[in-house]
Amino acid sequence: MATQAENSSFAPAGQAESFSTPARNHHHPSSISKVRVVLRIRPFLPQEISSISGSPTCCVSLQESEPSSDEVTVLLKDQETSRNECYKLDAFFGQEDNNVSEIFEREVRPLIPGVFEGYNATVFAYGATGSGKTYTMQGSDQLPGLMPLALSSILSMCKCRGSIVAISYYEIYLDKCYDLLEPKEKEIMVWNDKDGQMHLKGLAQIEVDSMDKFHEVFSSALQRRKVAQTGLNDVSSRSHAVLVITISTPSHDGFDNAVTGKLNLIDLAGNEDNRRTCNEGIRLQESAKINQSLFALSNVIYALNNNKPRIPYRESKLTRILQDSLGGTSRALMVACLNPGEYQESVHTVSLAARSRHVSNFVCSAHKNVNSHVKVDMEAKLLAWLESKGKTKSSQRMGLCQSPFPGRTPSSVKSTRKLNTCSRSNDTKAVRDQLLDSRSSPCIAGKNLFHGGVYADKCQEAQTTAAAETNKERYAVPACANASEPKSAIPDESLSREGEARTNKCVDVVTPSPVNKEIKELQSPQRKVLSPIDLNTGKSHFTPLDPKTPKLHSIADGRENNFQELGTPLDKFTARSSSLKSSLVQEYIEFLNTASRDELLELKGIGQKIAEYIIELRETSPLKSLSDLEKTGLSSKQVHNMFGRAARGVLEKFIHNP
Ligand SMILES: Nc1ncnc2c1ncn2[C@@H]1O[C@H](COP(=O)(O)OP(=O)(O)OP(=O)(O)O)[C@@H](O)[C@H]1O
Repeated sequence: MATQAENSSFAPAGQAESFSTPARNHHHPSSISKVRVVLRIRPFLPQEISSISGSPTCCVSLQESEPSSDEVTVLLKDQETSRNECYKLDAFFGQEDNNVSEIFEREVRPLIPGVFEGYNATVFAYGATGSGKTYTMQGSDQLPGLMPLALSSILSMCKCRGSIVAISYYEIYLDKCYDLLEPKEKEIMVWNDKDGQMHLKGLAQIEVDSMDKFHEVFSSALQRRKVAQTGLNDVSSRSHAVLVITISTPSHDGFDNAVTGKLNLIDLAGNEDNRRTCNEGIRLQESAKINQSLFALSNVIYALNNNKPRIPYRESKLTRILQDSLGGTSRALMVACLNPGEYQESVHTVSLAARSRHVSNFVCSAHKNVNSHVKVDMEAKLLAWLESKGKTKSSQRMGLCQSPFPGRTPSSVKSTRKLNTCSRSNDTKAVRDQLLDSRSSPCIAGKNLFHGGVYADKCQEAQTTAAAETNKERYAVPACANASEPKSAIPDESLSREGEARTNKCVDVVTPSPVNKEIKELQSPQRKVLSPIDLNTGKSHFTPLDPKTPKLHSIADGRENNFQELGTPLDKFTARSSSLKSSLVQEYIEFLNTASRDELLELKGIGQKIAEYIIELRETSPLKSLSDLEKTGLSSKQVHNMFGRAARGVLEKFIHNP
């Protein structure tokens, strides 16, 4: 067994010390550094079929596109809520039995000749836990995955070219690199030389000349990879595993001047929604690192595909190591893997994949322009809501909102946008007028969230509707949850986007004095029981599924519609507090979407790095919910903590400046 530093037979003179291939001066036949992003849907597993009555429906489908188009449009549809989203990607591989070999033929095989010519290439399987990444890369005994298929193809090409092939196999666990072929106690150090080439000090390389040899070496290395049972996958990978196939092809004077190229085949660890796992302790740490490094990878691909002057390779160990194999003259392919039964998870994977490819997602539903951006979707929802509900009051509220967050007030941005929205139709002219009126009307401005009569009622009505729509998903107890535990959970904001959009406009009015009163109450000893937000953790204690949750009546019912009917003062307070939380969440998101870098930094809980992440993220896809922040690699808990800190800062301000 040779190591990278010692072995020169695979890395000829001039490249002997370099595991990587030096950048070439000449141009690759197609020297565009774009990363292709393709989608692979795994079939339903037998247990998934038997656990569902009737045959399960796949949440992803391919939309018809122009025959000449070099991209595909996929539709993700949630069967239960009929929410849907469309994304554009480079190719789609459906649930067919052996879509892996098709991916190999169409996407991976074409990369191989370039590696023989000295260009690097990288293929990675990306997706949520249990979506079939390992299956795609390794395959099964009957159906080989991309790793054995690639090696087999390379070995057969070696025969006529006289090339030598060596493999290395390492994992990146908790942002540290470990050799899987020749385990060492210490991590493998990464360094780059003066020419910018990456080196993995001491990483083993083993020459392979047959598939038998490969299986022998590889199968024992596989056993060493860190896996764990997570509640979502029995054998869940906790690290990114990288198989490097290095090809050295002799030149006319033999191996002294051999041409070396390498193919990285990467089985990424799965991104995880920690609300669905039993993760805690080390599992939670792993998960946070995994999510962070996946976001860093997505940032690198995004920057490459958009010809950004700075490629953020240094944001994670993985991207740092891959620096010589992503971008420049290298070619890369991302295979985004999906579990056909998981809508929310699929949206997360595909949106990040599409973001990497830099194709903004767009919403296609009957009443919207297919090419419109998500923002338009939000406006359309607001407009529809305005039209269907009492225009006057709710629109007055919209015009009055005041952001509790510092710096430029996002609400002012929002108000302008909403005015434009309203002015689109004659039907909504009245709304616009009232909006304008309301701005100069102090008595209307005096109505507030908690004592606002019809306004508060509207708000509650919208919230009740939204909660009813999303309850099912939001409060689903994870498979691993203890049945005896109370069914309170952190509300999944992403699942309540529509609810937030509707709710948002009627919870904006926050006038200082009555709110102060409520805030003081929030800080009372009962707070832990009552408040929908735990001010320390940002987590919600609000439990709408609880039969004791106050029932709210709509104004349309003609019944008295305020908090008087809600039962005990405790019930009333709980219901009112939930409005405050919605309001703060919405304002927070608006703020994150519109604030400058410096303004972001003013907010408690946001540092330089997170501010940069947020700015990069919102460039392609404005944040719609708190859970969108998880795309930056933050865990759900970190996001809620971050929001909690900002909210606490705002509340403290109210308290100290009544
Ligand atoms: N094409 C397929 N045909 C049959 N079974 C499949 C297929 N793809 C995936 N599976 C099965 O789905 C399950 C999950 O797949 P796999 O372990 O590859 O997911 P993963 O994305 O690597 O998960 P993790 O990130 O947790 O490691 C496994 O039992 C695997 O055998």
